[in-house]
Formats: sequence, C-alpha cells, structure tokens
Amino acid sequence: MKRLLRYLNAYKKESVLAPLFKMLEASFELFVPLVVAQIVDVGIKNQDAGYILRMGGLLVLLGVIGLTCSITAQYFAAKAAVGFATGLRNDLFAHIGGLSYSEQDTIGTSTLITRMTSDINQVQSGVNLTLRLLLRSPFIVFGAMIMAFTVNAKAAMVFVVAIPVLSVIVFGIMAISMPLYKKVQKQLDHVTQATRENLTGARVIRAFNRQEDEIQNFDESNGLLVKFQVFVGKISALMNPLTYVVVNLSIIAVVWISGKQVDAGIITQGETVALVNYMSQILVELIKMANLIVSISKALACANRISNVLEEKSSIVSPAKGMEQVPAAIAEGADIPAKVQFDHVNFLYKGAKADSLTDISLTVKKGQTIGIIGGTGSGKSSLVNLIPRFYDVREGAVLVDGVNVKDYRLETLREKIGVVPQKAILFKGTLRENMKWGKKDATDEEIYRALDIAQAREFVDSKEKGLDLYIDQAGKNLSGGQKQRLTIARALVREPEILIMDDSASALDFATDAKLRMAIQKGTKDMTVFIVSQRATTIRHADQIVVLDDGATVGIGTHEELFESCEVYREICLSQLSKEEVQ
Ligand SMILES: Nc1ncnc2c1ncn2[C@@H]1O[C@H](COP(=O)(O)OP(=O)(O)OP(=O)(O)O)[C@@H](O)[C@H]1O
Repeated sequence: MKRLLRYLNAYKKESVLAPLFKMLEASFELFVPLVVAQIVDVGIKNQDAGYILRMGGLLVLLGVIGLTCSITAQYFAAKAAVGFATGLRNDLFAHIGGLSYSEQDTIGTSTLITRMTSDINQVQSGVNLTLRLLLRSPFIVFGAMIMAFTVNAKAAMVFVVAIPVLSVIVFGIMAISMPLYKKVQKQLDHVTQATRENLTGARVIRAFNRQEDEIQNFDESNGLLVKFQVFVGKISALMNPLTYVVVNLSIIAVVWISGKQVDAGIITQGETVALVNYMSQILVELIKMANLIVSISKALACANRISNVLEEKSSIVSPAKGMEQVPAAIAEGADIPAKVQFDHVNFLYKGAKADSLTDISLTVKKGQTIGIIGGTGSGKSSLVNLIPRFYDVREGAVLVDGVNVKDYRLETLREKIGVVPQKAILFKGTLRENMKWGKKDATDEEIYRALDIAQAREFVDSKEKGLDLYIDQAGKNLSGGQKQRLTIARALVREPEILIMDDSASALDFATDAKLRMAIQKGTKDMTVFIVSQRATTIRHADQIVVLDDGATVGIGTHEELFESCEVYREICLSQLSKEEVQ
C-alpha cells in the first residue's frame, strides 16, 4: 500500500482539505446536542416560543454550514481518489506492458485484467472513503465522549466502557474479514478467467456442443464466489447488530444514570437529552466507521494484489549500456559469419520441470530462408521466440549479427525483426493504421508493396474503402486467411532484416501459400526468413531446414539431404506428400 500512496502526491492539497472539511462539519455537529439541550432547558421550560425559534434557526444554520463543508469535502476527496486511480491505472498498464512473456505467463491475463479494473476501482473507493471518514468518525466518537464529560462526568463513564467494547467488535470483525476479501478477489479472478475463455472461445464451444458443460463449470466457479462473498458478508453483517446492541444498552445506562441525577437535581432534562444525542451520534459514526473498515479491508486486499504486480520485475530488460548502433564491423561491411546463430542453447519455461529446447546449435547466413518443422510441441515457436528475446535462454546464447541478443537494447534488437505470430492479431482501427504498427511513417506505396508480397493486395483492392477499411476488435470482421495475410504484410512494411513467420500461413490454401513464399523470396532478397510450419511443402525449398523433435534438433539440411538422412523428416514428408511430390 505504501508504494501506492505516492499516487496521492499530486493531490496533497485535496488529501488535506477533504478530511479538514469533514472535521469542520463534525465540529458543527457536536454542538447540535448542546443547542437541543438549551431548547429543552430554557425554551420549553419557560415556554418561550421566540427562544425556541431562534435556537431552531441556529440548528438550521449549523445544518447548512455542515452540509456545505460535507459537499466541499466530497469534492476534494473524489478529485484525489479519481486522480489517484488514474495515475495508478496508467502506471500499472505501462508496467504490465513492460513485463516479459515469462511474467505474463506466470501471473495470467485474467487476473491482470481484474487487477487493472475491479481492484483499482475498489482501491479508488477505499481512498475516497478514507479521506472523508478516517479522521471524521473517530473525531466525532471522541469529541462526543469529551462533550458528554463536560455535561456530566458520572453519566459519561458509560461512554468510557462502551467505546472500547465497540472498538473491539469493529476491529475484530475487520481482522477476520480482511483475509477473506483476498480469497474473494482470487475467486473473482477465476470467474473472469472462465468468462474470458468462454467469450473468446465461443465458436469452439458451440462447435463441440460444450455449452452445457461450460455453463455448469461457470456456475460452479461463480457459486464458489457467491459462497465466499456470502460468508464474508455474514461476518461483516454482524457489525451493525452487535454495535447497535452495545450502543442501545449504553443509551439505557445513560438514561438510567442521568435520570437519577435529574431526580437529585444534579443535571437538567436537557442535559440528559444531550447525553442520549451524543450516544446516538457515536452509534451513527461507529456504523460509518464499520463500513469504512470493511471498505478499507477490501481496498487493502486489492492494493496488495496491485502492488504484487508492480513489484514484479521484468526478467527481460535492456542492458544499461545496450547496443544502440549497428556493430561497427557490420557497418564497415565486414563479413559477419552469421546473421543469426544459436550456440548450444537450452531453454526452460518458468515453472516448467524440463527444458523445452535442448542443445540447439544453428548458424543462419544473411538472406537465407530457414524452415523449421516438427510435430506439435516439438519446440518450433519456442526456438524462434528466442531471437527477438521474447524469452531468454537458460544456457548458451542466441546471436544476431554476431552480438548476443542480451547485449542489444530491446528496441534496437526488435527493430531488426518482423514477427508474424502464430495467432493472427489485428487491432481496432483502419487497415492503414494497422499496417503502420511496423513503421509509423510508412507511405501508402510501402504499405501496398507489403500487401503485394503478402498476397493481400487483391483482397484489399476488392474492398471499397481500400486502406481505410475499418478493422473491428481483434480483426473479427476478417477471415482467418485474410487476417494472416495482413499480419504478414504488417511485419513486411518495416522491411525487417529478419522475418519470423510462426506457422502464419496455416490458414492459406496451398496455391496462395506457394505464391506467398515466391513473393517473399523475390521481394526480400537480403531478408533472413524463418518459416515455422507443420507443412512440408511450405518449407521444402528453404536453404536450410531444421527438424525438431521433443525440443532437440534431429536434422539440419536441405530437403534432399534430410529426406535421405533424417527419419523424422522423411516420416513427416511421406505422411503429407506423395512419392512424386517428395522428389
Ligand atoms: N508459456 C509456456 N509455458 C510453459 N511451457 C510452454 C509454454 N509454451 C510452450 N510450452 C511447452 O514447450 C514445449 C514446446 O512448445 P512450442 O510452442 O515451442 O511447440 P511448437 O513446436 O511450436 O508447437 P505447435 O506446432 O503446436 O505450435 C511444449 O511442450 C509446450 O508444452
């Protein structure tokens, strides 16, 4: 929570003024029982209507001033709380964006969404309530007790007993409910996760007729959330009845003791009314305080969850003195032995028991096309993800232009590389805006050239709006193949030195796939291209083919060489191609 408090720094004035105005309001409130006592003891006793009206006017005035103070406090508290949440949300968003794949995999997307939304909202409302009530409520409680002492010390002793008892109830319930709120938020993550999975996978769920099962799973997860919420709600709900019982018993004691004092002529009826009023004020404030404590408990649980994300450091950061420039040797045109090199690479996913890649060594020359093939889960994506440093190797090194990828500034390294991910993702906006992701100042000609190579020109031309075609969220108004071609074009717009296509032509028909490969070969002479694919036809013309099996290379060579020497490759080819096609 401490690290989150700095987000209030920009709202110091508001954070001071809000509680100050609330205390001002409280001070006026503390005078009300005394005025009422005067009405009883003077106005009613002497049947002085003028006095009663004057005192009534004073009560209205106190009420109006109190209301003005309260509205002013509300304004400052809301301003500070909204500002706090906005700053925090911006920073959390930027922080999550800076986390590597590894941390994002470990924390999980759903919980990150809950933390960005529901958790921050909870903290925002906690800050608002804290600024308004944290000082005001204890101030009224103790203020009312002191005022009660000024009225009558003997009757006020009841307050001395009641307040600690009430405090034990309030803080005891807080201590029990606080850990439970953490549990509630955690379960909320599960519900969000289930919702997200169901919404993004709606088509698959319907295709497999899994609606009923999914509804049942969701019901179970949601039911558990309700159960936790009801349980914690029941504990919190004890707060009001318990505090009411104590306060009402105290009021009876005050009336009893002060009644006797009235009989003895020690205090007046008006003073008895004032004492009862003070006790009622304490009750109201304690109930507010109880609700405040519940809100603070929730807000603290949420703040901890946010802090945990903010404390998470990205395992992949640019080195302090990262390589910004092209290494001198390359600039001078020296013959760098390899564009990309894997040197005895072992790679382990965080939390995984065994390496996903073992002892990979590979040398790729500038301008070469490398095909990577292997069964599902053999490590193809893992291998190419190491080049732009989406993940770091456990052992060994990946070198680009003879320099370890860890020695580059991340921006410099990633500027060299165009990545077409396995899952085609486009963003809401025009097609032109999407194409400019790779190069901010790309001209329409550059975009059309990339679309030509990616075999997407025809489809774009067929749309009336051309480059102004509006793309819905995640590109859902496009077909799978269209999305794939556009993501390839997006990567090509910046004319990267290295192009990585991670199974990114799988939705294309064989003819378009072949045309795409030809166009890439022709249009991108100096580009080093990595093509990950499960299709033998897609990679058979590559300069080098890497065959992966269970994370290890079982063959590196051309199609002909591998077909002769590598059994895994031969099996893949024969399962997909006829004998004539293989030759
Ligand atoms: N984020 C991750 N965390 C932990 N393990 C992972 C992660 N991603 C992949 N793996 C594991 O690493 C291994 C290699 O996965 P990878 O995605 O590289 O395979 P692939 O050959 O690209 O498969 P496919 O052709 O199905 O895409 C698999 O056993 C997989 O279960």
